[in-house]
Amino acid sequence: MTAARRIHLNDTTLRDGEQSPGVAFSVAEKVAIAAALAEAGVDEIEVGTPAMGAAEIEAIRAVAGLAPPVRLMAWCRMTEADLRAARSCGVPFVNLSIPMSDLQLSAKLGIGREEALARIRRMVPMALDAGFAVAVGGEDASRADPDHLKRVAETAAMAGAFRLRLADTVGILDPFATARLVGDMVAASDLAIEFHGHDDLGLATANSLAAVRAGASHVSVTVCGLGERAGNAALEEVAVGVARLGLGVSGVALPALTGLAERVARAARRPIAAGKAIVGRDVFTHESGIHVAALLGARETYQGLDPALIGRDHRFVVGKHSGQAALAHVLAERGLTLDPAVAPVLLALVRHRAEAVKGTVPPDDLERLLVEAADFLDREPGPDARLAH
Ligand SMILES: CC(=O)SCCNC(=O)CCNC(=O)[C@H](O)C(C)(C)COP(=O)(O)OP(=O)(O)OC[C@H]1O[C@@H](n2cnc3c(N)ncnc32)[C@H](O)[C@@H]1OP(=O)(O)O
Ligand SMILES: O=C(O)CCC(=O)C(=O)O
Repeated sequence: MTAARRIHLNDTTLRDGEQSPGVAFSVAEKVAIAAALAEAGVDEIEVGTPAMGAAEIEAIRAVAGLAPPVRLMAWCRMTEADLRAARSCGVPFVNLSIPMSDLQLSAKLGIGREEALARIRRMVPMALDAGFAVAVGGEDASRADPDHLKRVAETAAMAGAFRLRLADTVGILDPFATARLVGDMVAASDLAIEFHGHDDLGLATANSLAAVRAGASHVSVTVCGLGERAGNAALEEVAVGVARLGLGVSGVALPALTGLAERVARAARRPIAAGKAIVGRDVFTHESGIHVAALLGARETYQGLDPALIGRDHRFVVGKHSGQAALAHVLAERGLTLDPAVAPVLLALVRHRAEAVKGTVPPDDLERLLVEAADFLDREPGPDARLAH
């Protein structure tokens, strides 16, 4: 039997995640998030950007002081000044970033491809001499010439880097294009390849999983997909996707994901949407009558992802779309029996109530409506067809 493929997640909640507009973690929050990430089993944490100055360096040092059992990495531009700043952070890994596209090389740095390669040749050994393990961050790789990317990989490997990150910085890839890009680079280079996706088209997770299928050994993620603009690939989606799709083993304890998401959401002041995949409040909650009736008999009928995998369970609520089976189930849980003659009247009352409150009908209210429905039938035996339908 062959061992499952190991997929390494680089969590950049504390770096790219914090680049979300208005998000600013305190040192205590950074330390607590890092501890929770380590506890959950991510392999790497990109802790911050030393070039931001003393306070950021202190925060990175505080995280390093935890000595969590994960690789801690600082994000740097590929410059001597950034590298100097990283030296006082106490982390063993640096990601030295340099644009890959001609557009960014020329518009941001005023240099061409040859100078970019020369910087890699100069800076990677300098960082190695400073005692770091070095990854090269290929910013805007998705808009770069593939031939240049291959020269970058070759140059980075020769210079002693252990990995090349391919960043879809502006979030323009789809899964097919991602698989081509990553597959070509994996075939062309012995360097480990990391994919770093952005969610501008809502495709960051899909692209990251396509990258894994195409051979990427590492994926950048953030909790809840926090990050620049529309964000990054969400840790919880990629970790569960890797497991559910049988792509490999990420090492992440899936039941830890909900608590982690809640912690980061609080610190970021960004509430989790009820329908957010994996960690949203309602993603295992069912209201529709047809679904609930089937689920009560056999969970597989409407279950693509077993909630037990992430330490959750199905929840049934009563609302506008409920059917009689759901009502009977909720009432039975309270020791009440739903008389088949009363059921259509109760259903009509439930729909009316759900529309009026624009929400669900809690069990206490359902019990009250049951009494109303029974009273109605007592007053008018033979249910009113208009009410019942
Ligand atoms: C796609 C990404 O997520 S990249 C990461 C983005 N992260 C951040 O920006 C982190 C937060 N940033 C900051 O705190 C600040 O921008 C700092 C401290 C990094 C730099 O601040 P400043 O010195 O005031 O520069 P400023 O932000 O105005 O401009 C960015 C500079 O970085 C340069 N730069 C950008 N990428 C690179 C690179 N890979 N290598 C070298 N220089 C780079 C730009 O050319 C620009 O240089 P200039 O000041 O000579 O014009
Ligand atoms: O160069 C890198 O390390 C990637 C930076 C980044 O966050 C991005 O390009 O989206």
